[in-house]
Amino acid sequence: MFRTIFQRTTPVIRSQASRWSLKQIAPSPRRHYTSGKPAGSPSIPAMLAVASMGFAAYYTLVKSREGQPLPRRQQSNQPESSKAPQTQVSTENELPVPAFTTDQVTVVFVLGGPGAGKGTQCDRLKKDYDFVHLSAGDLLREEQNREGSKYGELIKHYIKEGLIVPMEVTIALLEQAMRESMEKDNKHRFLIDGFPRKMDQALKFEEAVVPSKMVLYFECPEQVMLERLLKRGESSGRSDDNIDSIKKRFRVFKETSFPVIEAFEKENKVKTVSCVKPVDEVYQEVRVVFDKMFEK
Ligand SMILES: Nc1ncnc2c1ncn2[C@@H]1O[C@H](COP(=O)(O)OP(=O)(O)OP(=O)(O)O)[C@@H](O)[C@H]1O
Ligand SMILES: O=c1ccn([C@@H]2O[C@H](COP(=O)(O)O)[C@@H](O)[C@H]2O)c(=O)[nH]1
Repeated sequence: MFRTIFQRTTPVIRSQASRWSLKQIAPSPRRHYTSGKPAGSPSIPAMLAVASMGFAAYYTLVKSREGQPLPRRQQSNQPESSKAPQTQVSTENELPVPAFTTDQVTVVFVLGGPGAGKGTQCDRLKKDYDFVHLSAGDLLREEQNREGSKYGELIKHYIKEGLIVPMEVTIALLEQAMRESMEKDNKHRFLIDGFPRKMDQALKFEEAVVPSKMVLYFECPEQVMLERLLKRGESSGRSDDNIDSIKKRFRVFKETSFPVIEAFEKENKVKTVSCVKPVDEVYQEVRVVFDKMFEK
């Protein structure tokens, strides 16, 4: 796991999560950042506000799990469909335990630069291989637009500036969406699209939610992605499909997100597929990877 590569962060004593929602998160402080700041340079008060909101979010998550049974860490050969939630006895001195085991759920991280075609390929994969497609960006946009969200303004700013939203918010949304799919639809396989984008997110997700099984990386030259995004921007209505935001997103991908893929590569978890060819041809290559790894 990432622990071999990254320094462990402060351990969190965990127990099996109950359903929870961002609505439960304590009220956030006033918006402190200013739209006049140069891109990528939030003010110190803004950063403090974000840090405290992140802490509040994560604290709520941890509190919501207190007193509930922990999942097991052990693996089994049971098929995913027959995996019932498990209980485990734990002591306070144990290492943090993820919310789910790799027996209970299968997670594939789908990574690649902005506009590479991750969402397009996930749409196909989910039908053919019975995965749930969770786009971190879509979940954030949904939360941004949710009436009463304490995070709406913050998310809006980060997305427009191509910056990475504090991980506590994104991880909470992902875990909540996974839990809903498991409980409502009995789904256990997840394509997590566009996440993790930062080392700390990768470490925290694997430690707190579940270790990933595989990383599907879509390789694509910047020029191709630029053309795709500008074209998509003609109709997407996305605040970040414009040349200024795209440049910022490319920079963040290169400097912050690509190292995550390199780190997963050291664990031999990455399958790379070029996304340059037409959609159908790219998908044929993706299928080769999935046919080897997963039953349909
Ligand atoms: N192989 C392809 N050839 C040509 N166009 C493509 C291909 N794959 C995707 N596209 C188009 O490129 C645009 C970006 O694709 P998509 O939204 O799937 O990318 P993404 O990686 O999910 O982007 P983002 O990270 O911004 O969410 C879309 O308009 C899509 O229709
Ligand atoms: O884990 C994540 C994923 C996304 N974001 C923010 O959302 C936008 C758009 O993401 P797409 O994957 O292109 O839909 C991204 O630029 C980030 O600002 C995030 O913060 N964390």
